[in-house]
Amino acid sequence: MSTADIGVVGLAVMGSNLARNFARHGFTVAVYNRTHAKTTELIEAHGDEGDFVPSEALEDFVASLKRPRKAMIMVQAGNATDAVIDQLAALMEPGDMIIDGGNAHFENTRRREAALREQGLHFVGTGVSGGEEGALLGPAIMPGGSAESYESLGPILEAIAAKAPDGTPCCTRLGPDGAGHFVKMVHNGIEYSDMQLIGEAYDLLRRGVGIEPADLAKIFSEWNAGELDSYLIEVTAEVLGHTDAATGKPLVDVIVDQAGQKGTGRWTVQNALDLGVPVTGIAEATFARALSSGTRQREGAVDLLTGPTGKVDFPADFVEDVRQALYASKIVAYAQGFDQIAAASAEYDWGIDLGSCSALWRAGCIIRARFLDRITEAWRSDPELPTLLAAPEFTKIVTDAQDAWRRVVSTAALAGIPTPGFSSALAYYDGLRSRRLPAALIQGQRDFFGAHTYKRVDREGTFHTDWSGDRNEIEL
Ligand SMILES: NC(=O)C1=CN([C@@H]2O[C@H](COP(=O)(O)OP(=O)(O)OC[C@H]3O[C@@H](n4cnc5c(N)ncnc54)[C@H](OP(=O)(O)O)[C@@H]3O)[C@@H](O)[C@H]2O)C=CC1
Ligand SMILES: O=C(CO)[C@H](O)[C@H](O)COP(=O)(O)O
Repeated sequence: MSTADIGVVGLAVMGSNLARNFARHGFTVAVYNRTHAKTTELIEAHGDEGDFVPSEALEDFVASLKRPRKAMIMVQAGNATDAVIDQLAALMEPGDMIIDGGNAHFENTRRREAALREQGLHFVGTGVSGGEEGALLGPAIMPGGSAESYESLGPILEAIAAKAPDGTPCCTRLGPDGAGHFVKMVHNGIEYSDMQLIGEAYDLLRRGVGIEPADLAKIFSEWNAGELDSYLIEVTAEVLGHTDAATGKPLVDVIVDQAGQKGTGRWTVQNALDLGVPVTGIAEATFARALSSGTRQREGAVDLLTGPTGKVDFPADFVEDVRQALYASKIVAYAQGFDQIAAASAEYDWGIDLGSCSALWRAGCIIRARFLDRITEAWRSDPELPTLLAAPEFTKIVTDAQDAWRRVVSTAALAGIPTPGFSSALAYYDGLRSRRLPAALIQGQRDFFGAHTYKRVDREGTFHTDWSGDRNEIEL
């Protein structure tokens, strides 16, 4: 009998916890995993949490779903996702929907949505953030797909989503086809940037000032009680305060310093290059992970490239300087991420509302932070802001922070401690506020070697100087 309100395919950490979350909210949940043992484990361990309908065969799983059928897949991105979609689509009927909650590339989501639409099926590409715990207790959910699919799917997703401080579910339909996965991708890009900035703050205070991890844990906890209040600062305090049981050392000292990445940060930067949006914080964070893992280059250079090793006279109250630099740089990272979402929304005609986007990041997701309330207000009071930094409140924060920010970046350079995140954020700020940029010279160079032409500041038109001839200017 078809009794299930929704089904979950893929019962690893994310899928099993999402299935439990649906069940705990009173939905009857069909569950299926390629390796059946995982389905059995879920039911044995948590079957009493709600109404589950386990199936060993995908045909039975599909048959157990109420029409229109809703099957959420939580499997590895890429080929595995395509394989599961093909299997499900072959068993479904027009009007049914497949929801991909994995970290898919938005271009794949666009392709899959178009193909399934031809078959009369709805395909909803959905970002899900919050990790293992969020999936169980309330993730932030970023669905794309048709408005029609959201009519019946939306209430189910909103029921299991995290709730913002004002009670609003952290789940909003963001736009058609790839809009949801795009927003999740940029969310992860901001996550990379935020983590890099926190890492730089740690490095300056540990290697530079010499504060031990246990004391740094207290500093990050104090920061978490103020305007920097966020999940990633909270997690940082937890990690820094943790002692390795085997050695008695701070855990951070026994973890290999090579950062991994599964690809969403790289996707964000690749797309930003295509759209021509400067997401310098995300790019620097992604490259910093790559540098950390570039063992051949690091090993080959570490004893050859000399310079300061972190010890200089640090300014008085440097901890507060670092806090302010972190806050200002973090605001720049979010501003750049929103620019990228706005550019993609225009490019793909998605109509993404930046206020809704920031509102749904307020709880459940990895980049949740207290200041997202103010970002949401900023976009809602003026959706046409040219940049988040132009919102009066954020203009004030970054301009007020700049003395501390400049002390941090210059001190870091003198101390030989790399701060690509802080430095690039400050350079972006200075770039935006410069009335004249050296781009004028670049245009002159381009015209010199490639007759690429330039515009003039004093009159309309397109111009070329005859560099190889009489050097007279020609209007084209
Ligand atoms: N882990 C996290 O914190 C987060 C993960 N995500 C995304 O959610 C998705 C699920 O993540 P996670 O729970 O970590 O699981 P994994 O990414 O580790 O994927 C494992 C699941 O995929 C299934 N699978 C793999 N290949 C196939 C295939 N060819 N056919 C059918 N099933 C297949 C596995 O089945 P089997 O047991 O048979 O091998 C298993 O259920 C991923 O896209 C991930 O990027 C999103 C947010 C956070
Ligand atoms: O999606 C997530 C959170 O929102 C994951 O935590 C993300 O996949 C982690 O990315 P990476 O492994 O590249 O650091």
